[in-house]
Amino acid sequence: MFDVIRYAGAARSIIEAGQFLYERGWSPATSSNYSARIDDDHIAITVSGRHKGQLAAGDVMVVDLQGRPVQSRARSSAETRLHTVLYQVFPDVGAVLHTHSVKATVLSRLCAADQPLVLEGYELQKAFTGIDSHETALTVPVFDNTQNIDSLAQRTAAWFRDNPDQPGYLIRGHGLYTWGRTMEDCLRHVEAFEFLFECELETMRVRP
Ligand SMILES: CSC[C@@H](O)[C@@H](O)C(=O)COP(=O)(O)O
Ligand SMILES: [Zn+2]
Repeated sequence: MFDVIRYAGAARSIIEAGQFLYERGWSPATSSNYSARIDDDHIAITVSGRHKGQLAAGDVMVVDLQGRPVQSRARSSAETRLHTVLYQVFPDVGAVLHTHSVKATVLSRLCAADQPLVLEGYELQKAFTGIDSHETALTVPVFDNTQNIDSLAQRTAAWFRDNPDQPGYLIRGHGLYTWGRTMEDCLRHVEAFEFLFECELETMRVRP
């Protein structure tokens, strides 16, 4: 079982994240899903199909790290396994956010097949936990979109087991996944990615 007080804190962080991300335009309509760790075996995660700018307590539920609902009859996010594999691969991860911004969506469609997006030379890269220089290259893999979430979850888990220092990934034509030790870290990572995606798109526009 899980601690109810810890669940309440996790749910509150998810609801507040939804308000911020919706207001920034990075989680339109019912897109996106968010989670926060409760303990070694449980996470709080958004219920599938809910409007992320208007989340309330009933829109967040608990699943175990196999993605099975715990004390809930609701259906968790269709992309639950994309969250749970990250908590399994990274025991120190406390929050995972998936967003659907215009910039992440467009940039992911412009990336060549089988080529990661490499972010290098930007001072703002230091907003990511553990990065202390603009000279450190960030490699953001771009996975092809699919409705087979289990297979995508396995592919992302394998990639990040081999590349544990990279802070996120794109799904082509779909959106961004990123994570952090805390929800605050994770929100900062979303914001940093959005800035860097805009820089990349602007660079392509002026220097095609
Ligand atoms: C509104 S379409 C987006 C969904 O297909 C999905 O990608 C998504 O991000 C939200 O799914 P959900 O099941 O609500 O977590
Ligand atoms: Zn999505």
